[in-house]
Amino acid sequence: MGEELLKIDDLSVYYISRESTSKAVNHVSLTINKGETLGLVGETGAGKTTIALSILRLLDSPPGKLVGGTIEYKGMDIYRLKKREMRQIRGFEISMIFQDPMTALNPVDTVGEQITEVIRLHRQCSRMEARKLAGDMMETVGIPRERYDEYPHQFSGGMIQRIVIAIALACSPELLLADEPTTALDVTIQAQVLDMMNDLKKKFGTSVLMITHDLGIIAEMCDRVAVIYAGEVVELGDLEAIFHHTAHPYTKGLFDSLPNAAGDSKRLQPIKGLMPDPANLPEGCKFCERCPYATQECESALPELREISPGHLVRCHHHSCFRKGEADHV
Ligand SMILES: Nc1ncnc2c1ncn2[C@@H]1O[C@H](COP(=O)(O)OP(=O)(O)OP(=O)(O)O)[C@@H](O)[C@H]1O
Ligand code: NI
Repeated sequence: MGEELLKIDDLSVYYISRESTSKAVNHVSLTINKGETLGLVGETGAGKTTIALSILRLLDSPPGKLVGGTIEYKGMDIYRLKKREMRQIRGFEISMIFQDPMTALNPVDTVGEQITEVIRLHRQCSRMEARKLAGDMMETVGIPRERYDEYPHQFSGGMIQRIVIAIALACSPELLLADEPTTALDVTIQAQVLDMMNDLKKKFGTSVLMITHDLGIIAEMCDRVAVIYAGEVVELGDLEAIFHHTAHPYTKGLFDSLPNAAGDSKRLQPIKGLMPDPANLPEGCKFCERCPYATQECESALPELREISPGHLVRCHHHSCFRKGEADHV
């Protein structure tokens, strides 16, 4: 186990309006170690982005509200920091990449100038040096430095996302929150961007929180994975545990809904039903209604998140039921 960089403990976040209370994140505990990539996987509305925004204190508030738990970065309680200290952390220690790269850049400034500005904010160096570094960085991500004076709209989405990722990593943050960074890109570009992220991550030793609904991306990028369902962690473990010793029916459902390597699409079984409305969560197991293994107990009692082998945690009354047939999705 490496050194702990971020520690989320018992985090609960609600979106509160006059009409309803949406329980977006419920009692989530997670840690990210130095140099580690933790994946957050789950379907739309599971609470992944809310967790990332909470880390940066960027929740839309109101209606968003942290109603319980703590987030510690390097042992400091993020929610007890002064505004000024928080700005320092946001700019220099933790950065975030959003799904739509275009929103990260200013449309009326050249791409080169924007990279230069960021470099100058983070390093003591002259304008000339910063310009040169910006050109170097563009080349690192496969964009000729001759394009320094072009504007964002002159680049493709894939190029822009590469630039945004390069900027984010070149500030050498300790922690990068990557929220579906390649979803907006087509498949081949996606692979290029992920490769680049892996290279840069290794080079700078950056820890990453990788948010995605794509288990393929998880397999390629992550050391450990947290599977999120209706705002709860339902399974947590390293890649080996999650992929080869799958213990939660929802995780299994995610695998079954993927085309397998052999392209045998007959096995494709999307999980039936919908995630419960976070404004109206069931009392017991949140996955109960969609779960083929559910019993009376699941309806009435919320299972605890239990460690079933070192570092492998699962929230299910019946986790042992289908582990006999494990790894059949590989
Ligand atoms: N600003 C907001 N106001 C009210 N409800 C919100 C707000 N932002 C998110 N929610 C609700 O909180 C829940 C969790 O949303 P969140 O965006 O964190 O999920 P997600 O896992 O990131 O989903 P996606 O994969 O679609 O990005 C959802 O029910 C969503 O509708
Ligand atoms: Ni999201």
